Amino acid sequence: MNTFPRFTAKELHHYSIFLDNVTSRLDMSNHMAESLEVRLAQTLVDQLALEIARELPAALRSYLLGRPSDARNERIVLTCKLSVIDTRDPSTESSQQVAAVDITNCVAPQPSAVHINSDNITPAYPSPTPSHLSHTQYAVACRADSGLILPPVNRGNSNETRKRRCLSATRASHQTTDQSPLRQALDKTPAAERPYETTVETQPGLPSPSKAALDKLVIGIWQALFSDAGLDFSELPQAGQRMKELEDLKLLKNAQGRELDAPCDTVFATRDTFNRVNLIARRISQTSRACRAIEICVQARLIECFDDRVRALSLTQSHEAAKKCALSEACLDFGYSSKELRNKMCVWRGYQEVALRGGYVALVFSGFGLYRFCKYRLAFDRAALEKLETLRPAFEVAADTMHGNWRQVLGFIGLEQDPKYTGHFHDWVISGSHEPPMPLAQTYHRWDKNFKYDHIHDCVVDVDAWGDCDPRDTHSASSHDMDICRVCGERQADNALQNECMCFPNIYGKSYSKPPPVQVGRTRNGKNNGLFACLPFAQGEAIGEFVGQITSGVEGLDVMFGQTKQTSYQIWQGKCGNYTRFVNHSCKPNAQYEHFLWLGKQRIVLVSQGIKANAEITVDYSDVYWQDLDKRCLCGELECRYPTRLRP
Ligand SMILES: C[S@@+](CC[C@H](N)C(=O)[O-])C[C@H]1O[C@@H](n2cnc3c(N)ncnc32)[C@H](O)[C@@H]1O
Repeated sequence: MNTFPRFTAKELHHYSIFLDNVTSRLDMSNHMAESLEVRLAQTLVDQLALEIARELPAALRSYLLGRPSDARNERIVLTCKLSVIDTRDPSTESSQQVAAVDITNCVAPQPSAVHINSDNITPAYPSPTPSHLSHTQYAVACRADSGLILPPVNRGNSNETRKRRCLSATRASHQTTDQSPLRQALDKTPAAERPYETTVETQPGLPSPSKAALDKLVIGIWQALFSDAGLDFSELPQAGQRMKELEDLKLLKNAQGRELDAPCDTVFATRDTFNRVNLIARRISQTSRACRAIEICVQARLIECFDDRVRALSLTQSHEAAKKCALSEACLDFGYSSKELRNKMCVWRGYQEVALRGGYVALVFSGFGLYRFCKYRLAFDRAALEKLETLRPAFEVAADTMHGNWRQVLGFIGLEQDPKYTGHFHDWVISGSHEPPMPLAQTYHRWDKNFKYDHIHDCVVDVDAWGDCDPRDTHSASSHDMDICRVCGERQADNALQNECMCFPNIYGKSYSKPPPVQVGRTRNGKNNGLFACLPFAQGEAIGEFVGQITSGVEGLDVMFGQTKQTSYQIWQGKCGNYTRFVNHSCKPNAQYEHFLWLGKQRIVLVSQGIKANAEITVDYSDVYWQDLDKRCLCGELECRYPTRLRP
């Protein structure tokens, strides 16, 4: 049996400060203060309970990974309880169970109901009294009991994954037999070099609650950065126009028509109506995202101004009096009560701290996760803020190169609007340490002072080698079914509206244009650059097509070999290509290349074997690649096949 702490009073530091402020600054009767404190504490308990319920499965998995292998067949039962401790008298500790997990069924835990009626100040947990509340620590203990582990839930069982699997006849298997099934399932990603990785201080095998909350925030930011939905500031001055479009929406109600196959008295929205409503909805959400981004940034800036104002007022009065005075001034301007404004400012202070460390870019692209992150503040520790600081250059490169107008928000708060990073997204290499991103060309100057790289979407055929024919073509002049997918039998088309083949929907037959969530980063052990996943890729998900110059006869350089029934060819990425050019070799890779026919042409697709966010994306270059090289493999894996190899 093991017991380990999950939340401590340290993590509730900000809450305690807030509570102290409430009781000491508000001129309340004892009863009111007591009621408020108890309700605030109750809210905290509820939040913690929810948070625990959400984090528990991950905590459990991580805990299992940290267990010695000789304990791997034992059963684990995990329960969580919240304790309330008066630090002046630790013997007063009382606790209640808030969550439990049934590992054998991998059931998500539910917090036990913790209700509070705002009119009734008797809470469902041991009631803290005002006199000792500010000395109270809240702690949550997780208790794990040993027993037998049942096999884990099969994760790769979706239809989509099954379809992908049949694409690969030679899928590499890296299952080892000396680990528990659960551990194998969870431990697929190699110990890659991670340019964005910062360590979050935690007990071995136990995830910090802040890490999970922060990971969610970071994932939300990356998703927004790689989403096609932009921020549309151009429409802001015409907010009235938006209203008119809402009027248009009313008109859309009548714009219905008959569908051929429908019963004669049934009408549906026409394709035109559907298209219009989509575009209106898209424009409105882009505009409101822009408004929201401005709102958050202004609120973060307000906190900076508030602190300045307090400093100015402190020249002639005590710090506490200065704070009170600045708050009163702000209340007058806002028309809020001081309680309302304090509550809001708690969240805004969170925004300001995020902006300070992760940059305003983190605020602008954070989405709804930010409010939660800042309101409950469980993730506000040094490690989380440091991680945001490390990620800031990566976010800014993505924002500047893919959402060129995002810095217009900064204009509203008087900050510099010129982009720092120009050009193509993959023209920048993220360092991961506190070094700024480097221009791609600079990372090759050691070998080639004139290094230049063209980022292209589709392969280009080297006419000197192939004239006007493309060696990847597999159809004869007479064949008329070149647009039928050989894997799924559906029709393929570049036009998203006509395409029916869903084998690689994120590469082919799509109408949106953002690259996949991958970024070029420095590796730390001599491999120069590598390709890193900003977001996770599921097993079987396509990362991108291997794109470069279709040529032949290249020797002594890294090339990809392709072969059809008619001929063989090479794809060289030395001067032009896409991000797949930066994929390094690993003897324990997390991706692989597969052949796929798209519109009768052979394509080579980089497919994930299951990649975690932040991991370096690697493939196995194969023994053919390594056999004549006098290079040492630097993958660093235990199963490395060429760790010290020199040409025989
Ligand atoms: C396609 S490039 C990959 C990107 C490359 N690291 C870069 O910075 O341009 C292939 C080259 O990367 C290096 N490389 C890739 N994987 C490696 C490994 N496991 N060990 C040593 N070098 C590696 C080799 O120099 C190889 O010629």
